[in-house]
Amino acid sequence: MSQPLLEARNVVKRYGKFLALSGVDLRVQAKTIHSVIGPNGAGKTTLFHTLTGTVPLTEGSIVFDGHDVSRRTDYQRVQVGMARSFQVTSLFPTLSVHENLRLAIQGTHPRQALRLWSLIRLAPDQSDAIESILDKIGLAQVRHNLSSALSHGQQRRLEVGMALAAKPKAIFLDEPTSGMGIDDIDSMKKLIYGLRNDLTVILIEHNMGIVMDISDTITVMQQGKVLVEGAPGAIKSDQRVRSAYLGGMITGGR
Ligand SMILES: Nc1ncnc2c1ncn2[C@@H]1O[C@H](COP(=O)(O)OP(=O)(O)OP(=O)(O)O)[C@@H](O)[C@H]1O
Repeated sequence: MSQPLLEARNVVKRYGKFLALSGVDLRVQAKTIHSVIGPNGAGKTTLFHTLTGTVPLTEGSIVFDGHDVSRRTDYQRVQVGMARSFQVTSLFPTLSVHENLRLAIQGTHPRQALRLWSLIRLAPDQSDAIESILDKIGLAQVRHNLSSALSHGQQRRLEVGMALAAKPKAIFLDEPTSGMGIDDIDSMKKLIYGLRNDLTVILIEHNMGIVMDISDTITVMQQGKVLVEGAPGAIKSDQRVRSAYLGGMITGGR
């Protein structure tokens, strides 16, 4: 197997005396969709937090694209190509879809970032990048609408677009379909699947239909550890996963 884009070794995270992650190993191959699933409290979000630098590691190492990022800040990890989808609350509600993306793109350029509120003139390649993101996230038609006027599903796609502005090599999506209706879920699923052409997706998702349909690899977590990892077919038929763990939750599939 080729060198992974992301390799986490023996990741331990303690919150005081509580051991949230007890030695997690994770290898994510480039240009794949790698999902992390497991019951509530298994440690999925904590794992994401440690990978993206939102919380510091207690022990272990994380190498991304050849860089040891174990002790780097979240911002430094963005600079080497790790992006995390923002929460809805980080959209600028009084700005349009286009202006939100414009600010996200300016924010990735040190000199322009200092003038974040001035919406300065963009270089042609930056304008092209906005158009490409608008197409990808399916919001070209509503580019002039205020982000606060978008549906929940559209706002979540815009969050993904904001993360794409940094031209990441990998994007971390934590429950991107939560709270969505069926149409929005389908749009998000198509968007995530399409991202795989250009970058690597690391996904936490409770909707098993989506996970089974679009993942290349699935890591199943339980009580702060990796229980099993494999392709969707293998995970679906894994007895440990089925009976001891997910029970009837696995219903989707290609
Ligand atoms: N800041 C914190 N302080 C103390 N304990 C925490 C903290 N954050 C998470 N935990 C605990 O760590 C464990 C793992 O939580 P985490 O949110 O990572 O699980 P999860 O698999 O993402 O769950 P869910 O599917 O419900 O989002 C839980 O028992 C949680 O209560």
